[in-house]
Amino acid sequence: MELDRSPMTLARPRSRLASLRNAWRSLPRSSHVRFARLALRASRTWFAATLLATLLAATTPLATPMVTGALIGEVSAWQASAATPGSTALWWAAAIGACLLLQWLAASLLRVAAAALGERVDTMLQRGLMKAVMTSDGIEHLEDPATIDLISVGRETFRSSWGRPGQLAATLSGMVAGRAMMIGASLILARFQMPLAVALLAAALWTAREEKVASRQEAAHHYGSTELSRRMDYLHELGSTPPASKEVRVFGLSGLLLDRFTSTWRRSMDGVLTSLPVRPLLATTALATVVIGGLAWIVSAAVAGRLSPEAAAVQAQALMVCLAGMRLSSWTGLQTELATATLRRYERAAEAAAAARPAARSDGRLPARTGPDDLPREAIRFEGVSFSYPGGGEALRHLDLTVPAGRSLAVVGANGAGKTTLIKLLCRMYRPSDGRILVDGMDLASFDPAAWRRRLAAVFQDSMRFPLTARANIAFGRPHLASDQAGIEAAAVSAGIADDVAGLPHGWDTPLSSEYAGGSDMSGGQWQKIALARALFAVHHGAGVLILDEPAAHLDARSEARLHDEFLALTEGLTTVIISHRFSTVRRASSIAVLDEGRVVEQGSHDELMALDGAYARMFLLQSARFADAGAPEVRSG
Ligand SMILES: Nc1ncnc2c1ncn2[C@@H]1O[C@H](COP(=O)(O)OP(=O)(O)OP(=O)(O)O)[C@@H](O)[C@H]1O
Repeated sequence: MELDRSPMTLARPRSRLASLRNAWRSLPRSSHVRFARLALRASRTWFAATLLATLLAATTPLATPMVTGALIGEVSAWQASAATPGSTALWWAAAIGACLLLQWLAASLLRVAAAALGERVDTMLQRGLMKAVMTSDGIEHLEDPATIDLISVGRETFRSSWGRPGQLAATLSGMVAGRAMMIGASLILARFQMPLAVALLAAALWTAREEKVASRQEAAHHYGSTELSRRMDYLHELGSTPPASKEVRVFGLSGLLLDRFTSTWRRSMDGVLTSLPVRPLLATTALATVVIGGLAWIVSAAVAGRLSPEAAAVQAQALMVCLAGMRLSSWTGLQTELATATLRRYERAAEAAAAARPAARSDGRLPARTGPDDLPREAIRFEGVSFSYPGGGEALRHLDLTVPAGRSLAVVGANGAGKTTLIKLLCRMYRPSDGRILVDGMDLASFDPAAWRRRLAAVFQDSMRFPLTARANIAFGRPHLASDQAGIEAAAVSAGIADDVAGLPHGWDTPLSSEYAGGSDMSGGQWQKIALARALFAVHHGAGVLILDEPAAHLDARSEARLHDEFLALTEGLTTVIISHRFSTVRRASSIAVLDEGRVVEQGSHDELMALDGAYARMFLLQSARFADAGAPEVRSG
């Protein structure tokens, strides 16, 4: 008979399987089940090893009462018959030894396997959080205090030695093994004494439950005070780190900081040990009563001859195993609750971090039509762009601005006029709340952010000071081309930092941080040149849009003059947006836009704006008068 191998018949069972799998996946999950799924994803091998070790840890202690009972039964039989003990006695004694050895092996295997599994889970989660934070579309949500809070809690989770989600591997397996021991021991007891077994199991489960409730409350207190402990950490850091300690000393803030630290500590301690744990105490008393009562009954029954020594030994040991199981599961209670709570917080943090990830990566227009490598070819246009920060007022208001391709545009304006905001929108860190930014007529919002950012090179006001080598700090402009030493050096020469790097103790390999062995920190101006070199390295490798936000803010007079002189050469052919309060640099740009309260109020070349005699001319003349007073001839109109 021909087998029907049509795709339909093969697909049907598969789709049924898939729908079953989907139904299973859509079931609501307790955090323990969610953890088990995470652990399975992190490492199948260690998950299986932990499962096996848990099974062994739960069952091996249950064998001991049975074997001990059998040995005592044998011994009693020899005593009764006055016979010489045979080899069976040795076998039972060896079996007891084997049980103990197995228990020890199971506990060791469980410890190793759970630790390895936990490490893998924590690594996977940390990577997940980092990825969610770094690959989200913009940074808007990262400036939202609630999200910042969640993410920092998510990150701190992995620093604490208590309550890391990965510790659930050890604590849950301990709990499962402990509960299984309690139930198994009660079942053994039930063979001899049903009422005692029921009372023991009920008291043990009640105690375990009360301990769980108490642990949960303790974990809740811990997290209730997390905000306070972070504040304490911050205050402690303020008092002990070099940047802050300068101002702390100069302004005499130490008393204030100490007072705040103490009052925060007191608040964090509120509620600790204020309530007596009555219910756990009652439950433990009930359990102790059952165990002591049970043992007393076993002993008296054995003495009265109503119970054989063998049965007495099995029952007494079963009671002990039940207690050991109880101790094992309650010992892990607080850690389990803490780790479960951190896992929940982690999940919320990861969700918040990923919140800005676009639903669809891109509509494909940027790569499909032109390739990201040559945009813009015409212009970047801000059309009626408005933007407000979360919880803030309008930073940009119906702003219209054109940045011609291959030319430079300087943006000037008073503090808070919206200059940096404009750049952040251009880098797609945020999306306009109204209006559009068009690149050669295409909406920037429709571009793949990563592809667009590959076109950009930027020096931000608060540029990053990576505590890595000088080479890495510049190569980060195009990290995948870090082996291009010639390009790195050319960028350093253009940015005027090459000589400083050559003078470092280990040249290009010197870590730019005095906190590392052989490292050396740099001055504010040197760091700014490093940031410029990083951007120029990106330009060297194809970035066509150069963004400079106050690139001369920390430069000395000579370095600033050099930047002015070389500005045209540096930006030649690039679409450049430069923000500066230094008009000597600004005037060299092809076009200048004056921003006031989030709008462009003037735009034109330096000469056009001077002729207009408006806001730009007033600012320029004010600054040149100051420089003229100081005898600096280069900043003069015309
Ligand atoms: N992250 C933020 N959250 C809330 N408001 C912000 C944020 N950043 C800037 N603002 C506000 O947006 C407005 C524009 O700020 P922006 O940094 O763009 O000004 P700027 O022109 O670059 O100023 P400066 O010359 O001082 O650098 C200001 O009123 C500022 O207070």
